[in-house]
Amino acid sequence: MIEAQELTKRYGRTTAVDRLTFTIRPGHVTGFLGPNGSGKSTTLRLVLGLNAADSGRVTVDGRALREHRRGLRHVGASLDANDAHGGRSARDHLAALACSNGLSRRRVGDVLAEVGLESAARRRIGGFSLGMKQRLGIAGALLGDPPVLIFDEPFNGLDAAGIVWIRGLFRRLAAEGRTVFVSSHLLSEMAQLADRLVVIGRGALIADETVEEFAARGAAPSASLEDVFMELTADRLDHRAGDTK
Ligand SMILES: Nc1ncnc2c1ncn2[C@@H]1O[C@H](COP(=O)(O)OP(=O)(O)OP(=O)(O)O)[C@@H](O)[C@H]1O
Repeated sequence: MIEAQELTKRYGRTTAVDRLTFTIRPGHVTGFLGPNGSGKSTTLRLVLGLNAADSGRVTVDGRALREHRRGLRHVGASLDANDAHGGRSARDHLAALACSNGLSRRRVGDVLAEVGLESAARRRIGGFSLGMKQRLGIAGALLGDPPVLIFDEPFNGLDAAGIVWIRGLFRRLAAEGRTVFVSSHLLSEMAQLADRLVVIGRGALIADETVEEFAARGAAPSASLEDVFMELTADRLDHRAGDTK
């Protein structure tokens, strides 16, 4: 379970995350939606302890992440498909990750098979397509077999078969009782994948509810998830995207 309470992060005069309170439950896939620049990536970095909050608190299973000793055994994440060293092979990258986190190297073969990269295991990551890098990022997140999983825009670069695969994988991970928190701007994907949604605009909470509850907010009975999203975020479309990251 991930719980954020009044979480706030500022960059200069920009409030990237604004008193954000939400709960991400185990056994569900929770989609994290918001317009460009609304603070999704910043929030995920706060959850993972990669950035410090200015105020508020976020806990994973009751503790701040830095207080967890089990590291990748407790929380696995893939935030940026391009952050693996391009000169390494997929196998070496995962072996290094396993080694630096005190995990068995035997897991490397398991997760490569899980994400369908066995045949590319010895190839340099620099030559991978974006979809292959996404699969590698997911493999890294699964390495410690953790109960909590966090993915930032994992659908980017995946082809149709990859999207079907990832949907099945995330659903299975949730069915195993894990907490699965997935940011995306692909609303149609979320409609098919997620049980619950956390929606933000300009860093502030708009919704934390089931997909059905969110869909029912539409002004017209036949409103699609996209229609509801546009209605609710219309006055929170962010024009901060040009700010320096
Ligand atoms: N390191 C940083 N320094 C300064 N401003 C930042 C930094 N990181 C993020 N921001 C700003 O904080 C706001 C939220 O950015 P963030 O990347 O979290 O949004 P996002 O919802 O993930 O966006 P997108 O969907 O476009 O990836 C933006 O205005 C962004 O410019």
